[in-house]
Amino acid sequence: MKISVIGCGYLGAVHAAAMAKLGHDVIGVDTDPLKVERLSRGEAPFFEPGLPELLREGVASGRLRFTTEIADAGDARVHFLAVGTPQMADSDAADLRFVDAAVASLVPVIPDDAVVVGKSTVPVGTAASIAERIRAAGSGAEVAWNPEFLREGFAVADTLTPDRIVYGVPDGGRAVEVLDEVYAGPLATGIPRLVTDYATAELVKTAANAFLATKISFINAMAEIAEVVGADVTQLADAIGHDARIGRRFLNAGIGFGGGCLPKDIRAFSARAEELGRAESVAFLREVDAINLRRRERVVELATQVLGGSVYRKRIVVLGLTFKPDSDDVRDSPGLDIAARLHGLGALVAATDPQGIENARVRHPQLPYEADLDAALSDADLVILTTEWAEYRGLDPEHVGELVAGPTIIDGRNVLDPEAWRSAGFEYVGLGR
Ligand SMILES: NC(=O)C1=CN([C@@H]2O[C@H](COP(=O)(O)OP(=O)(O)OC[C@H]3O[C@@H](n4cnc5c(N)ncnc54)[C@H](O)[C@@H]3O)[C@@H](O)[C@H]2O)C=CC1
Ligand SMILES: O=C(O)[C@H]1O[C@H](OP(=O)(O)OP(=O)(O)OC[C@H]2O[C@@H](n3ccc(=O)[nH]c3=O)[C@H](O)[C@@H]2O)[C@H](O)[C@@H](O)[C@@H]1O
Repeated sequence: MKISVIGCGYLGAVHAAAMAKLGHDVIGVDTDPLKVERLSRGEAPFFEPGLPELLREGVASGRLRFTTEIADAGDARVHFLAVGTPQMADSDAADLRFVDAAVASLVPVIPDDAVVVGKSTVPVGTAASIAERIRAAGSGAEVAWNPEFLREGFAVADTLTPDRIVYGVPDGGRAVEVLDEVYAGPLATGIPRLVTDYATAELVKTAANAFLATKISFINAMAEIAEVVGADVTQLADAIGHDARIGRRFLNAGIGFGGGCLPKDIRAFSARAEELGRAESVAFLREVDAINLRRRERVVELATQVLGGSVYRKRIVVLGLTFKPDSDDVRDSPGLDIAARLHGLGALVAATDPQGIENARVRHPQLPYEADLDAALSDADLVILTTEWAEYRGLDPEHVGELVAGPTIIDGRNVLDPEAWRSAGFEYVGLGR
C-alpha cells in the first residue's frame, strides 16, 4: 500500500522505515531539509539501535523515500501524522501547532478516499476536531487515531511487534479495513487489536503514559521514605514486584523520568482535564510531576552533603546526559538538568555521554563536555551516574579509583553494586538504598 508519514522525528522516521519493512511503499515528509537529506541517503538523523539498518534496507529497496514537499505524498492512501506535540512555552498544555500545520498542508493534496491516521500524542478531542476541519474543507478523507507506544532505544522492535494496536475510528467508516491491511504483518502474529472511538483511543495513550509516570513516582516516593528510615528501595521494589498484580517493571527508583513524552504528556493531561472541568480527577499527576522533579534536587543536595557543604569549585563528573540509555535524546533529561544545576552552583562539571553530547551542547552550551570517559573521570572529586548506559554499569571501581581525586559515587539509577564500590574504597551513595 502507498503510505505517507508526516513528521520524521524519533517516532516518524522509525514508523516510515518499519512500514517499508512490512512491504509498503512509503514516503516520509518532513519540513526539516537536513533531516530529509540524511534520511534519503538511508542515514538515521538520531541514535536508535537497529534504525540505520532498516533505513538502508528500505531506501535501497526503493520502497522508502523522503521529501520536504507534502504534494509528493498526495497519491498515498494512508497518511500517518507523526509531528511533535511539545509542551507550550507558557503553559502545561500541548502545543498543537505542528499537527494543525500538517493537516492544513495535507488536506488540499489528498483525494476523498484517503485515510489520515494520527499517531502523535494529542489531548482528547483532537481527532474529532481534525475530522470536523477536514469535512469543513470539503474533503471526504477519513480520520483515524492510532496511538503509538514505542520506547526510544527499542523503537524498531516496538513498532514491528507492539504489545497491542489501537484504532480510534468513526462509526461505519473504512479506516478499520485500511489499517488492517497496513498492519497485516504484525496482526498475523496474533498481536491484540482494539477498535475504539476517537476519544477512547486518545485517552488510552494518555492514560498509559500517566500510569507509567505514576509507577515511577510511586517508587521514588518510597525512596524518599526509605532514605529517612535507612530502608532499601531496591529490595522493596523486588519484594512488591513479585506480586504479579504490581509487577517489577518500571519500579526502578532513581533520578526519575524525563524525555520528550512522559513529563509533557502528564502535564498536558492535567491541562486538558482542567479544560474539561475535571482537574480533580487527575490532580495526583501534579504530585507525580513534583515527586519526579524533587529527585533531581535531591541529587544536588546529596552532592553538596558528600562534598562537605558546597559544590563550589569541586570537580564533578556527570555520567549520562540522555534521558535514558540507547538514545541520543536529551529532551527534559534529568542527568543534563542535574549537570546544569551543579554548574550553576559553581561546580567544575565534566559532562559526558556516549551519544548525547552533541544534543546536550545545543541545549546547554555553557556546560563543559568531555567525550572521553577516562579524561572526564580524571581528578574528579565526585562521580554521579545519571544514565545507566552499559559502559557506566560495567565500570571497574578499581580503575575509576585510580583516576579520581575523591572516591565518592552517587548512583542516580541504583544500578551499581554498592559492595563492589565500597570494597574499592569508594563512598557509595544510592537513592533510597
Ligand atoms: N519519541 C517517542 O518515543 C514517541 C513519541 N510519540 C509522540 O509522537 C509525536 C512525535 O514525537 P517525536 O517523534 O519524538 O518528535 P520529534 O520532534 O522528534 O519529530 C517531529 C518531526 O516533525 C517534523 N515536523 C514538524 N512540523 C511538520 C510539518 N508541518 N510537516 C512535516 N513535518 C513536520 C519536525 O521537523 C520533526 O522532524 C509526539 O506527539 C510524541 O508525543 C509517541 C510515542 C513515542
Ligand atoms: O509516549 C512516548 O513517547 C513513550 O514514552 C515512554 O517511552 P520513553 O520515553 O522512550 O522511555 P521509557 O522507557 O518509558 O523511560 C522514560 C523515563 O523514565 C525513566 N524510568 C523508567 C523506568 C523506571 O523504572 N524508572 C525510571 O526512572 C527512564 O530513565 C526515562 O527517563 C513510554 O514507555 C512509551 O510506551 C511511550 O510510547
